[in-house]
Amino acid sequence: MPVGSGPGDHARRSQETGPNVNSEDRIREEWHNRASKKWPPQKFPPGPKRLPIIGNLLDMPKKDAPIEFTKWKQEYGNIVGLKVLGQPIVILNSKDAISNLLTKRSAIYSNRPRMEVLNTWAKWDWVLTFMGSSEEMHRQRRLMNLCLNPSATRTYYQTIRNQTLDFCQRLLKAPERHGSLVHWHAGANIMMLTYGYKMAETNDKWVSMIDILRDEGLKLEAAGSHPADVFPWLGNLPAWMFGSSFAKSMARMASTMDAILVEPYLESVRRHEHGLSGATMVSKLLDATREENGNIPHERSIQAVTGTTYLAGSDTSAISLDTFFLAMMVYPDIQRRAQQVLDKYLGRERLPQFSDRESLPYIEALIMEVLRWRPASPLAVPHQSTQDDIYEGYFIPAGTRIFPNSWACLFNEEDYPEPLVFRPERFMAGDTLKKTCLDPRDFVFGYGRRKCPGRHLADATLWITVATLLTLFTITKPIDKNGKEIEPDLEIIFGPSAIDTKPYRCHIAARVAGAEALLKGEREASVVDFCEC
Ligand code: HEM
Repeated sequence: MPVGSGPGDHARRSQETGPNVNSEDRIREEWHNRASKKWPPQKFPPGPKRLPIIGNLLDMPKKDAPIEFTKWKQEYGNIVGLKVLGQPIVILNSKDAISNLLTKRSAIYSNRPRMEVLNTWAKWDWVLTFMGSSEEMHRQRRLMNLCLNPSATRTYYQTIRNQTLDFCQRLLKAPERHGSLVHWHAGANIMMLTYGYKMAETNDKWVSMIDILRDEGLKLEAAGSHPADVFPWLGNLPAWMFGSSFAKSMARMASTMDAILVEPYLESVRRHEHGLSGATMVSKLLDATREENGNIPHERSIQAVTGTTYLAGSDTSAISLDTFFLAMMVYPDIQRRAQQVLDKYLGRERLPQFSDRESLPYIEALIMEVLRWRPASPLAVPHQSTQDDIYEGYFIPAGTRIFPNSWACLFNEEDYPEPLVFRPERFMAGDTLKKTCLDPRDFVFGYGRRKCPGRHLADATLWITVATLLTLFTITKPIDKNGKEIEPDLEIIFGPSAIDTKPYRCHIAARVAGAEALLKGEREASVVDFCEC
């Protein structure tokens, strides 16, 4: 493509000649520019034509938003601007735009849109994910970093591996339950690391509470779509003004959220005080923050940080594991290559340890491809700007809602040729990892000051789980009663913040002789560092 004729240039020209911006908006912007002495006039980024009052309300995709936003890239460029009922929205469709704004200018792009309904009435205002840029947000990020930074994560390795061995033992006994076991493993691992709590596979008391939140949340449809999320002043009204069932639902969410933050924390503190817990996140935070007189300052923040890990980390981790199972069924040659690499290194005599990681570059490439091929949160979580800004000649007003389109980056042909194909080899140069590959982990875990604090833990869990599963099992498509393979449905369901997978079945068979004894032996040899109660 000749220099100067890329899609962004087309979009800029369109903006200059005006086909995409209606004249009323243009006059209003010009008036705003003159009134605020911004001259020469600053242009809002180009985007679909706006209607009076509602603006782009009807243009917002009802489904498959990341894919629709990526299509807009062809028409409007890497920075797409919309206004919905006066709320400015900017979609960032390239790695440079995302990095230049959300990372390099993170001081002004790290706020979150306020979710009036969740924050005000459902009392989710302690949950970091939805918290605006504030002292409390910085405190919680610091606490998260204290117990989830790379070296803190290494102290959990033993426990993560034990959890993975337990998962594989259950899978070996009941492969048909693999769907629910994947979710159990993702959640149980986090609950064990956070609180030292052993989560039950069914009817677990804490998971039932989280299910209440989820069910009540689903009744709200998409978070952010309630009138109070559009007109925040409505948040000053009592919840019953929106109907008694809404008020009851809000009260139920608020009390459940409070119990989720407080009760498992108190149980964990009791275990810690009796010397019954090992290196949990709770114990790390208590030990690191306790003052000489025994006081724990900001205890509520510690409760909130630990109470958020399951909410933020279990579904996203389960999605990545589901992606692994789907990919292995659909790409058997890749599964075979990974198994050969593992067999050559481990000799089929033992199971992987974290210390093997650096010696297994193909498994590393496979992990990167799992995260790229079906990114769990393809639009991350929306950021919001706190100051007027100008980028590439475009004016981005304070309060703009920013959607980083990770999907557009991870499915960009130039960086990842044939992006729809699952191909770990794209990260390999012969038998080693490419030195200069664009690591999908730089996208899938979000950006700047709001980047996922659980990313090292998520990455470590995914690695040991995938390496152990491939060593022990072969995953294939199930066979129907006529002897034909059942193809999995690869359709992605795009939710408001994360993707979902269509229900699928797979056939899981042990591939090493004495898998049960091997698992049992390695599990028994591993130090049990928690009171498993
Ligand atoms: C494969 C698994 C995971 C993926 C793909 C993932 C992805 C993400 C993404 C995209 C964000 C939004 C970042 C942004 O706004 O720019 C995020 C935020 C967050 N994640 Fe994760 N995550 C995963 C696992 C975890 C785990 C295991 C934990 C905790 C132990 C966790 C805790 C959080 C928290 C607390 C936030 C909110 C951060 C904030 O708003 O400042 N995540 N994650």
